[in-house]
Amino acid sequence: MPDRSASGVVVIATRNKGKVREFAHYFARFGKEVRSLDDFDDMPDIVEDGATFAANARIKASAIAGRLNLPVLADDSGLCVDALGGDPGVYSARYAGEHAADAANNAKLLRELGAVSAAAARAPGPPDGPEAADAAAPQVLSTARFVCALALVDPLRGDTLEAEGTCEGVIIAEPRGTDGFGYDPLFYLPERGLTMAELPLEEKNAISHRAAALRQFFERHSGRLT
Ligand SMILES: O=c1nc[nH]c2c1ncn2[C@H]1C[C@H](O)[C@@H](COP(=O)(O)OP(=O)(O)OP(=O)(O)O)O1
Ligand SMILES: [Mg+2]
Repeated sequence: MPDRSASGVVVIATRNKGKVREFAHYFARFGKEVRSLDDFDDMPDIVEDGATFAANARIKASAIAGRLNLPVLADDSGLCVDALGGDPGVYSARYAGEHAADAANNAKLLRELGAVSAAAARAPGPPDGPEAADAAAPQVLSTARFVCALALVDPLRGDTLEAEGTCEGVIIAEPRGTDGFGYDPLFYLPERGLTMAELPLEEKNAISHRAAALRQFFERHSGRLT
């Protein structure tokens, strides 16, 4: 039976341009384009007051699926830092305050972890000794993981499909890299020797929490969304 919800477009209940870029790259391999909340007029502001990533993903997907009467995918994600007891967790986007910029959230994360400013830690010292050491072996502040919960609410079929993925890494004392978004410059992958913000989009999309969640989604719900 043909999938009534099949189309060349995946609607994602997000306003995060970094997520949109990653999903667009990911779904392009299936010949699908993504649309985000910025592509529709009069989309509601969504209150993400769930206690878990999964609950927030369901809240976002069902708010928009109900409005558009179309299948809608949502991603709720964040960073869980072991030295902070799992914080900022579901509060990742508003860690430094409602609508906080990525830079403010990153600065707060380093403050909470008691990071000493790089300049202070380096001086005095030989001009390029510590800098060279920096690139090779960054100062690690904590183990951490990114978590991504996905929910697809499909009003045409009347069901909700879910998946979750994680990506393990460590938080380092100094940001590195300019790709990606959010906490990527502070999230270091020891086995790669790079931060998430130093990885090309293609590689981030192969190893990230979002990629892991998408993989689980397609394992569990084969044929839906593609
Ligand atoms: O791959 C990632 N690389 C770096 N940081 C990330 C990533 N994935 C989530 N994060 C951080 C960004 C934000 O601080 C929070 C997500 O919060 P979250 O509410 O899911 O997204 P959001 O408010 O930016 O957009 P929206 O709710 O419209 O989808 O976790
Ligand atoms: Mg949000």
